[in-house]
Amino acid sequence: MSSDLLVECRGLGRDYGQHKAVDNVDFSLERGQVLAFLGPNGAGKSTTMNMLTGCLAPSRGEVGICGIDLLEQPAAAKARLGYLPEHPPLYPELTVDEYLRFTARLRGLPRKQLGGAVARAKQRCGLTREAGQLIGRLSRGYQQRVGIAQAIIHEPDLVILDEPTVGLDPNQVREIRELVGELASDHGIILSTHILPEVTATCSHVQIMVGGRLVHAGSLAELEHRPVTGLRVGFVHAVDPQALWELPGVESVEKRGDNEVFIRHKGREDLAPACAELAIKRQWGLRFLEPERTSLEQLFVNLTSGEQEAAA
Ligand SMILES: Nc1ncnc2c1ncn2[C@@H]1O[C@H](COP(=O)(O)OP(=O)(O)OP(=O)(O)O)[C@@H](O)[C@H]1O
Repeated sequence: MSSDLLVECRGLGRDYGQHKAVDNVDFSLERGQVLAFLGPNGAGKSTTMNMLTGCLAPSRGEVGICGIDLLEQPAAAKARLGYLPEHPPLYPELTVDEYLRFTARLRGLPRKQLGGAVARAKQRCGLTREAGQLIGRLSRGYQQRVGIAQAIIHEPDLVILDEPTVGLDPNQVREIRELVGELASDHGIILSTHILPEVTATCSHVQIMVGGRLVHAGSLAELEHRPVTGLRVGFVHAVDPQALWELPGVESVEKRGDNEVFIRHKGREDLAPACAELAIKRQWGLRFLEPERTSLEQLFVNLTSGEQEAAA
C-alpha cells in the first residue's frame, strides 16, 4: 500500500440482526482528497464512519488506515486518524487550552510536545485568541473549531468529520469550509453531510450510499465532465414547443418557467446552432442558451428517490 493511500476498505459490512445496515462497501482515499459521504437518512453513513474510526466492529470486511489493519492493530491504526463526531465531546467548564492539552494527553503525546501541539492546533483552527476562554462561553462556530482542533491535535493523516457545519450560521459555515479546505492540503478528509452545496464547495470526491450500499463513487471533476444532457433555453416571447420538438435529434421539450424550456437531446448532438437559428427565424428573442449536465443534485435525486418513496 503506498504511503498516500490513507483508507482502504474491502467488503465492509455491518448487520443488525437480519438487517444489513452496511453491505459490501469498497472504497479508498488518498492524501489531499476530501471525500463526502452522502445519502438519505438511514443509508448507512454513520455506521460506515463508526467502523472507519474503530468505534464499531464490522460484521465483515477489512479496513486499512495508512496500510495498518484496523481490526488487527486498532491502537496503531487509530493513532493515524482524527475524528469529529456529530456531537463533539467538549467540556464546557474547561478553557480551550486546558481541553486541548487534555485531548493531546489522551492521544499519548509526550509531555514535552504538549505545548507545541496545542499551539499548532489552535493556530490552524483560528483559536489562538480564544485560548483562555471557557468552551461553554464560545459561539457554536468556535466550539466546532475546538472540536476540529482536538481531531487534528496529534497530526493524523486522516480526519473524519461528521456533519461539521450543522447548526452553524452562514458565516460560520463559510469559515469551517475554508478550514476544511486548508486541512485538505496535508490530510485526507472524509466528511458526512446532507448539504449538497457543501460538497461542491469543499470536496474533491463524493460517495452516495443508499440502503447500506455504495451506489456512486467518483470525483466531482468527473461529474463536471459528464456529457451534456440537454439545453436550457430562455426566450423573450412565448414559443411554439412543437417547432423545437421537430429539430433533428430532440428527444423531449419540457417547459420550465415563463418562456423557458429544457430540450433533451440524443447522444452528443449539439443543438445550440439550430435552436438559435429557429429562435431568430420565429422572432422569439433568444435570452440565453445553456448546456446542462447532470448536476450532483440531479444525480443524488436519481439515485435516492426510489429508496425514499419505498420508505414513505
Ligand atoms: N444500533 C443500531 N441497532 C439497530 N439498527 C441500527 C443501529 N444503528 C443503526 N441502525 C440502522 O442501520 C441503518 C443505517 O443507519 P445509519 O445511522 O448508519 O444511517 P445514516 O446514513 O447515518 O442516517 P442519518 O443520515 O439519518 O444519520 C438504519 O436502518 C438504522 O436504523
